[in-house]
Amino acid sequence: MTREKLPPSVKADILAEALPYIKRFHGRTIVIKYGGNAMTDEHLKHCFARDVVLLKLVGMNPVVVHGGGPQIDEMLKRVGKKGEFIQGMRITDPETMAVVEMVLGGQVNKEIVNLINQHGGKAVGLTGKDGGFIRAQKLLMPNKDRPAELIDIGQVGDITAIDPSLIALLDSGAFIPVIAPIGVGAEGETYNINADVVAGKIAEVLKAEKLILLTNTPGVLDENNQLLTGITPRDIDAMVASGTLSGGMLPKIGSALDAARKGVKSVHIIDGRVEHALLLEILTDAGVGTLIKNQ
Ligand SMILES: Nc1ncnc2c1ncn2[C@@H]1O[C@H](COP(=O)(O)OP(=O)(O)O)[C@@H](O)[C@H]1O
Ligand SMILES: CC(=O)N[C@@H](CCC(=O)OP(=O)(O)O)C(=O)O
Repeated sequence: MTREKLPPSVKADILAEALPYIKRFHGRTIVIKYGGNAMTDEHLKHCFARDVVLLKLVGMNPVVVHGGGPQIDEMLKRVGKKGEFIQGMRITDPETMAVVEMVLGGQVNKEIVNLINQHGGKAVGLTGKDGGFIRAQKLLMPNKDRPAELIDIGQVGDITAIDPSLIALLDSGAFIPVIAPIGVGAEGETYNINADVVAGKIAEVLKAEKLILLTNTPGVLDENNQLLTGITPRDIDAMVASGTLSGGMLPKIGSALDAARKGVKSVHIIDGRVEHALLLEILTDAGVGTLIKNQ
């Protein structure tokens, strides 16, 4: 049944269902990771922007952290380069870093800011270089097969500190921070950081009520491609060992679990291809996607 055909009493019920959630989350911080894979459809992008504006207008503090992996790949292709990943992390040589900064800090960030503002919000775009608020150092990744061996994958950053004061300042006003996952090192060098990792850390330092990771799957899927509505650290270990969890889902699940363990009250991986997935998750009784449990 389309929304237009719903009887008025049903529409009123749906609106009334939102009230306890609006009360519960009033003044609370909700960190939303908008994955590059979830931002492919024009209509869905507008739905996302409207949802974020609605959350702000009913008194919550949404903070958007975005990715842009597929958009970076597209630009790399145009300059004759191919994106390469190790365990979900992009190998980032200096030329790739320049493309990453241009696509994330420029194109993708400004598009999201513009969309939110078109729908009546006051979005402000930032990278971790602004106010030096995301500090990082070079990430050395343990080799999956020989953990004692560390792999150098170029200018990929490991977060050393996040200063929450800039975001808190924006949040305390009418502004909606929109953050590109780029960090700055002690010598002013630029780092490419996985957006799920940035979102998880920001949720932790802001003591967020919720962390919602919007992606292009219904949530975490088991070996038969069935949606898992909840997942524990033990399930995660088993799924990583069996290879059921792989690629971009590895940093995602790792940072989701970290955030849940470090005090973020609820952490969800949900399907960004579903219209108004954010509103369904935050303002209704309907459970969508996968809830990451901390034990
Ligand atoms: N067990 C799993 N359940 C769901 N997705 C998985 C799983 N293992 C690997 N993936 C992959 O992880 C991808 C999501 O991560 P990623 O491509 O980094 O998306 P995003 O751009 O949203 O961060 C999915 O599209 C899927 O291909
Ligand atoms: C180090 C690393 O892998 N950085 C990511 C940053 C963007 C990102 O995380 O985008 P998604 O959320 O769309 O995957 C990259 O270069 O693709």
